[in-house]
Amino acid sequence: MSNEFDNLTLHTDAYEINMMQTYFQAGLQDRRAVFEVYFRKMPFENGFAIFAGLEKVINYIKDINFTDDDIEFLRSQNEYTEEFLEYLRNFKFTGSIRSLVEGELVFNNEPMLQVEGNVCECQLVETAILNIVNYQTLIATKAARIRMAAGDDPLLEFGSRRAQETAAAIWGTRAAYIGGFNATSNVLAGKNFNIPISGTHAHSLVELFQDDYKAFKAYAQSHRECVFLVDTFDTLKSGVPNAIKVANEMGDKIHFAGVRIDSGDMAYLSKRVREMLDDAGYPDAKIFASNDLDEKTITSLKMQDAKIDVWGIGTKLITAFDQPALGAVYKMVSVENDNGEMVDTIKLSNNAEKVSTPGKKQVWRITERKDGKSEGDYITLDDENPNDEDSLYMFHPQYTYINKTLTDFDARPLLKDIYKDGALVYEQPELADIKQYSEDVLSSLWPEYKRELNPQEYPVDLSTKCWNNKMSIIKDVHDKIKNKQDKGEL
Ligand SMILES: Nc1ncnc2c1ncn2[C@@H]1O[C@H](COP(=O)(O)OP(=O)(O)OP(=O)(O)O)[C@@H](O)[C@H]1O
Ligand SMILES: O=P(O)(O)OC[C@H]1O[C@H](OP(=O)(O)OP(=O)(O)O)[C@H](O)[C@@H]1O
Ligand SMILES: O=C(O)c1cccnc1
Repeated sequence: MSNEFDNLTLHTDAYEINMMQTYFQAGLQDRRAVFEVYFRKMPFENGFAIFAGLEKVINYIKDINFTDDDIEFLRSQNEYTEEFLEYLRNFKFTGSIRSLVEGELVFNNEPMLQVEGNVCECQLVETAILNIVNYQTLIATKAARIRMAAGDDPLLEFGSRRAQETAAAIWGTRAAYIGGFNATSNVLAGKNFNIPISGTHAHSLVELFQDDYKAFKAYAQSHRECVFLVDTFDTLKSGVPNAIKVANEMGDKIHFAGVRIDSGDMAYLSKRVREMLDDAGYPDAKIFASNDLDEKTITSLKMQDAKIDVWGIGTKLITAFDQPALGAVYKMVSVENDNGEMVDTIKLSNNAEKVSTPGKKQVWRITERKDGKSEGDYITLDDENPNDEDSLYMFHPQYTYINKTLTDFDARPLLKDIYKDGALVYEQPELADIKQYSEDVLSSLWPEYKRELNPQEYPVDLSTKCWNNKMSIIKDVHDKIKNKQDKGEL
């Protein structure tokens, strides 16, 4: 894709550039820092989320570059000094990024992406990274929920007309594919990402011919693969009989793949349509359904024994209708001090949920060797390796009396090197492999975490060292404030 907004360097909040200027003026622009991305609440109250967005993040980072136009625009704000603008002119991303791979399972309160570099570059990329990862992870997760409701039925992504603008349609489609969809109606997404494309026809075809028989016949004369939209003048009395009539007349000249129902009571209609197709000798013709569907309506329709084979899903998927934003945040966890040492940092809040976990970390997926199922995620400081331990003590970071000790386990590090010192060191897998990976990791999750309603909370624990580090930093901060208060400085 190429358009005037291709380069996303200025796709950042002004406050990031404002802070960069402050760091620059204070001579701190080369200070090292580590930031981590995580969300606090599971989207859709789901038991898991599916990470997506890395491909676009990689492209974005690669292209970071302030053009002459960009510099001119910033200059026109009368906010930035000439020295700082000159610094931006030569600016490149020189830092390191570690990230989950796309399709990976991710849970609340664990780092999904980590940026290490000088404070300026770390600060600049916050907005775009959150924008990309929040949206794509949300849609991949919504798609996975719909996939679970649909079982093995084909799922078609129909959302482009309702997506929040074009980039969301295209990248949302890719995320939906990772999360379990089989094809898309969006031709550009098909071309860009090699996603199978699929399409039936709209009511306008019937309106043009003013007659469903004539419309279906004309379509059949111009296409081999035929799915007729049968909720026309009357689904059971006109649409389906005319679809069958055309299929009979065309015989082997077409592949009568099925019919699509786009309104009415889909349970009742699909059962009657199934009988009509079977009676006419088309047991293999599929029934497609579309119209504001999502995981809830699919589950309900399945409970009603609806005879729907293929689901077309648009609005509620691509807009993440029931939760339109994922709240991943980007927090500094470590920074270089005046002595050139890295010190862990914390964001404190009166709201316990908002207190960050200090230190550069790694996330490990812990599986029991006997069944290969995930026992939980274990967050360590970067210099720890749970595989060096004979037994692993896992405890709930808030309710520490909830704990278990594992002896026969495997620990898999989830944050992979993507950029190292400005160089891309990660080769993105093919999209089909990402999709397959997502399906595989999901099958290693106990069903208790996968149910749509009130899933069990998946354990995301801190190592003892990481937990102690957090507690001692919280204590230090409190002690410092108390000291100042005692001295009357506050
Ligand atoms: N048997 C059913 N059980 C549960 N939900 C259903 C059933 N049949 C249809 N639905 C869903 O109910 C909602 C309303 O369907 P309806 O056909 O009345 O839609 P509509 O929006 O009024 O129609 P149109 O799109 O033609 O304006 C849709 O989301 C549809 O998918
Ligand atoms: O319902 P969604 O999940 O978003 O799926 C996409 C919808 O787009 C088309 O409808 P169209 O734009 O023609 O509108 P209409 O069906 O509401 O008339 C199609 O017939 C689906 O109903
Ligand atoms: O191909 C279809 O049937 C389709 C595509 C987009 C939106 N609604 C339906």
